Amino acid sequence: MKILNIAIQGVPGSFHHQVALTKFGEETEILSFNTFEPVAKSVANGDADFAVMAIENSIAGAIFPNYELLDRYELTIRDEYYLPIAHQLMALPGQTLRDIKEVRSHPMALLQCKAFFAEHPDIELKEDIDTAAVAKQISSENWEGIGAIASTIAADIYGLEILAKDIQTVKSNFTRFFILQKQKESLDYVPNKASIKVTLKNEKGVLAKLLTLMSENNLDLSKIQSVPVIHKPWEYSFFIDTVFENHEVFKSTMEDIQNNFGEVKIFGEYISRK
Ligand SMILES: O=C(O)C(=O)C[C@]1(C(=O)O)C=C[C@@H](O)C=C1
Repeated sequence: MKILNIAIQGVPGSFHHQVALTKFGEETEILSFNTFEPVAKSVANGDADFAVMAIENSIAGAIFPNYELLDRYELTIRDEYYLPIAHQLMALPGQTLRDIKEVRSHPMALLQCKAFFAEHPDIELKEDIDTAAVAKQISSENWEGIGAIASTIAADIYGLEILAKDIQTVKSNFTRFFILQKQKESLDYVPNKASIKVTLKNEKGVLAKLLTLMSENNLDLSKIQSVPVIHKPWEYSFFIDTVFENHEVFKSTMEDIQNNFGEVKIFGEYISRK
């Protein structure tokens, strides 16, 4: 059997790595990148069979640039995954919280731990590539005085000690990830959720009409987000997630929207995992 190449942002112990292992198992080739752009590119150019990409977090909100990447690289959403996220503050063994002058982590992780650091104003915060990469560097460079925010798995892999447990602002914290693919293959499942982009005609009341149509056709709106159209200042598209019972009704509603309200792009039809 062909070994799948899975593109992620991050190193072993990162949250993306955990999702990749859970969804695809150990028998895969993980292609690790420092940022999201080459992750999207590697799926688009065929180097990776799939990508795992975080899209939103229950505390910190949407990762806007990733919507733009899926759009620009014409990627298809095949699945979603909700990972519970617990952040641990960690450092070299023997260090105490008082020794820590600086903490580095992924910007989304720092946002999720804002309340903890508001209580520790002397600690300087710095954005870095990903949670586990900092843990790895502290360990390999033997950095004293610097802490990482990462998972318990990262602390184990890189031999760091946890100084403060579960420091995310809300204990129940989730990040939603997309599993992305290049081709729009025919579906071997019946989807009940879709992510779409609608660029509406600039007419009065058109958004209200769109929402009414969706509601009348039993398309439950689970998320709506306006995103700027970059080539047309002050115009916006709407990224919408919708959950439905009848796939045929979903498809005919999309045709209706396309014919009457504006342009529709379907990013993916998949099974809701919430
Ligand atoms: O830094 C990591 O470990 C990641 O996998 C990135 C990431 C993100 O992009 O949001 C994933 C989950 C958490 O929300 C924090 C960081």
